[in-house]
Amino acid sequence: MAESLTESLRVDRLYKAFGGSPVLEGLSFSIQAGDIVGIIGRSGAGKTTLLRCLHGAETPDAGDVFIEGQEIGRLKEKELLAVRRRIGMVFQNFNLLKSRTVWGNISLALEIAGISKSARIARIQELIGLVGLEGHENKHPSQLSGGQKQRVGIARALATNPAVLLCDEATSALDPETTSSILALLSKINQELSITIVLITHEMDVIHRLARRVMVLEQGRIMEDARIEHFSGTKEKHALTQFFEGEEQSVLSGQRLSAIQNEKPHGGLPALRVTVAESALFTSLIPALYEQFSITSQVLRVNLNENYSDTGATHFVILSRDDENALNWLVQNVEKMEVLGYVPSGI
Ligand SMILES: Nc1ncnc2c1ncn2[C@@H]1O[C@H](COP(=O)(O)OP(=O)(O)OP(=O)(O)O)[C@@H](O)[C@H]1O
Repeated sequence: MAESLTESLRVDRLYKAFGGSPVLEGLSFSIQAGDIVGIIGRSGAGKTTLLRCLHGAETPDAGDVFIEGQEIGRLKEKELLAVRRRIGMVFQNFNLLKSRTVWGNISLALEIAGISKSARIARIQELIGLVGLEGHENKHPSQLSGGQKQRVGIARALATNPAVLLCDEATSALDPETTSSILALLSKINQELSITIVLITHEMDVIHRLARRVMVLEQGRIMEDARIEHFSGTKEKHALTQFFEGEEQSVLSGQRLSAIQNEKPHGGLPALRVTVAESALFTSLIPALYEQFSITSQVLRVNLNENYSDTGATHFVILSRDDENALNWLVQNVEKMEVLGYVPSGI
């Protein structure tokens, strides 16, 4: 599908804090109509808060959110409701009304929008067909599988013809097979209806399978923002993938950090401290390291520079192979690089 150049949504210096602690630290970005953007980040990075600000469910402390060119903070109640209809939300836990059937849950969004009964019937039938729930119209949520519940959630989100679909961990509660079918449905919706999709997730695999652009959110800041082909280069797992793999990984990271030694054991992997002027820079070098030297880089820790105006960062990284050419290449492309030591392979 040819990409339209119309802007679907834009945020400008979006800032949000809870109890004095900043959660979104002045984010600015724009999303083109028809794009699929994945926002990835660890738990607490601010993903849900960002999505809630985009939907108008959360009021930013500073900064603006524009939906199809309209700044939602300046709209009156009635105008805000109309703009909100242009945004559909899909939730991790589906958020269906237990007391209503599949039909009734989808209908609710249309009832709230004041759509007449005859128009509702036609629209619900259309949506049921689109998400593949024919024959399940009269079932209640308790009679549905997780995947079917999410199909209802998607149909409900699409009911008012939104321009943007915001998906908050839409597949996190689903098994791998069901996840695949929901991702396929979202892809179909994007292609057939030209709907912009913004999905937040902590699963790199979901990003690889659906997103065309990826933003990495870390401590309320965008650490990287790239088209998917420039983000990873291949479908191989690379450091960032591992970085976001959760608890197990952080235990592993801890083990690996404490295993750094001066002497290089046989097959030992180099552990580096890499300082860059811009925090996003190192993660953008990871695909190049892979392409040029077939080396993957595991980022164990990122320390952002304290000074807010300085976006630099220090990364602690383990490379998958000790390669002099790769190390020389890195030295030329970053502010500062030190080999801290080596870790035995296999840890
Ligand atoms: N309503 C609230 N009141 C106070 N603190 C909040 C509120 N909502 C979010 N936070 C805090 O803001 C931070 C970011 O939360 P958010 O839910 O946006 O992160 P997330 O990246 O979506 O995490 P997760 O993947 O765990 O859902 C967290 O420290 C959270 O505790």
